Amino acid sequence: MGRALACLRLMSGTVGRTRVLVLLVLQAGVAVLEGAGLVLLVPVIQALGGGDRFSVPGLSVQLTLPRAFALVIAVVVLRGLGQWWAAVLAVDIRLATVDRLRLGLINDLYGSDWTYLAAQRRSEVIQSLTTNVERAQSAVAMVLRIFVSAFLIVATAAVGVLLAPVVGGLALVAVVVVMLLAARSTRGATALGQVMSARIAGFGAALSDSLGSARVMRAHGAERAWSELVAEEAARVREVRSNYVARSSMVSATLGVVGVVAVLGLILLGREIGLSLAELATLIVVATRLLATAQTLLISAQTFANDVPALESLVDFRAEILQHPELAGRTGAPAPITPRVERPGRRRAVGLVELHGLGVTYPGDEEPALAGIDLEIPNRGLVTVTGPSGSGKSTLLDVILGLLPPDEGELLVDGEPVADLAGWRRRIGYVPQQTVLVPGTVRQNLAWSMQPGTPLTDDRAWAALETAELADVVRALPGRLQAPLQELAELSGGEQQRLAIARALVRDPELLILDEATSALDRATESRILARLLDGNRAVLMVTHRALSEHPGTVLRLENGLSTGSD
Ligand SMILES: Nc1ncnc2c1ncn2[C@@H]1O[C@H](COP(=O)(O)OP(=O)(O)OP(=O)(O)O)[C@@H](O)[C@H]1O
Repeated sequence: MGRALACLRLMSGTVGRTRVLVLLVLQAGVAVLEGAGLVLLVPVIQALGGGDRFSVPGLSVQLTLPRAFALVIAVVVLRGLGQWWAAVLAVDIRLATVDRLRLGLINDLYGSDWTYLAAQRRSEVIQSLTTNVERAQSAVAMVLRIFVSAFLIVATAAVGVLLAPVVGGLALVAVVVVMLLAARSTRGATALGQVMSARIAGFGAALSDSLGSARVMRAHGAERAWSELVAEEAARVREVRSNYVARSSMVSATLGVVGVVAVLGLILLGREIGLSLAELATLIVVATRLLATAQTLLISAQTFANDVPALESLVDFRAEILQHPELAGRTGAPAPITPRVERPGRRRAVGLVELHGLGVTYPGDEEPALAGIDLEIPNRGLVTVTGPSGSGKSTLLDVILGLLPPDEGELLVDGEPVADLAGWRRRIGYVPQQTVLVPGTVRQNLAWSMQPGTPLTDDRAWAALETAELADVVRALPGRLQAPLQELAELSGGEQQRLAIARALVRDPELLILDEATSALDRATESRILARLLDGNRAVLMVTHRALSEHPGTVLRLENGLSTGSD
């Protein structure tokens, strides 16, 4: 019950209390009309035996046949309209609640602290935002259905009481007792739902990890090993699913048997106390309705209990994300792009970026990943960072990108600490070693990194492609800038890297960061592209394992997080 109310509060908080209230009132109204329809069965059944005046339980008036029928039709039409409106509103509330929860969660995740974001297992997040969302929607739908059923039970039982207070009252007590007993079974359904969430996540993660490593899988002939792993995870999901179905079907079948016995008992009781045939027939309809509604309520409660862990895990995930906001300088609203101007009042002639005594130690690590690093990146020209694997190159880039706050020392931009990280990042173009292509055209793949609200002109796109030496490749594609790039398969590794460089260039960055971003290029192509990039319009910071003797600039050598010299 607590969970159902929490779910209702979540809906109210997302789509507004008024809409939820309107829905509940509407559903209560439909239940009342349902009850009225049942009461009107009495004169209708009486009409079977002839006569022209019929009584309605609870009303002192006698109805003629046309009036009784007109009343029945009016009630049925009103009920139908109410049901239609309630159904539309319910779907709207259900979809909006879960969708806003999901989109809010994604938004918060994108804006979360880098270390937290980077530590997320991609496949699990995707799984959580797909399967869990579906189950969360089901939980919300079931909560609404529970309320509908509860209203219907009250309305139907009220009709029973109206017809024969003792019999109707007994029927209501019987339903309440059965429901209370059945409520115990929902606890087991919640526990199974939690297990199911974990197992579905495991299955999704195995599938997504296997597809993510398809090349290695094929190269190593590991298809069988992966299929076995995926099949194992699928079997674990199957096991918990069939457990749940066996359990919930048993509860519902038991209720069916108990219900039929109770209906037969009520009929005997009705006969004993001398109810008329019409009243007795209506009582049977009332009792079977009560039984059917109680069964619907029970199944809804079971499904809700089973699916609600998915909703709770989304809510918990969002709460956890909100505990990891990106700290320094992140502003909600996009900050204005800092214009590229020389500031007259600077303390001294400074470079674009300065690192002074920079130190970073990852949580849980004893040794620092970086210590005592000094570096200046001028407004124009090349800075190269080299060093063996694990020497701290990526950590250094993360600090410059404002992803990791330094534990020691400082990062200055234009001679000042960075107050607005989002604004600083707008001045950077970043090219990672692994290119990420989005499904779409060449143009869409370039425009992806443009500042929001800035359209990508053809001239800018072609200029970036020329600099990255990819213009000829794109010209040869059918549709040129409009050519679709479904998957990475259409472009070679080196072409993908060049597309990623062009993508960073369309931003017109002041600082272009290349993180081993030319590793798939031959030396001559790499050198030519670098010469174009160093055209005096920007600073280039490059992490590389190769010496770039033909391009002058600063070189920072790292080893075990320490600078072993720069020249
Ligand atoms: N998220 C992290 N948590 C804990 N330790 C980390 C984390 N990321 C990196 N490290 C550690 O920090 C050190 C520097 O790693 P970093 O990735 O910066 O090196 P790198 O020079 O970029 O290596 P490579 O050339 O292999 O990419 C390594 O010892 C690494 O194990």
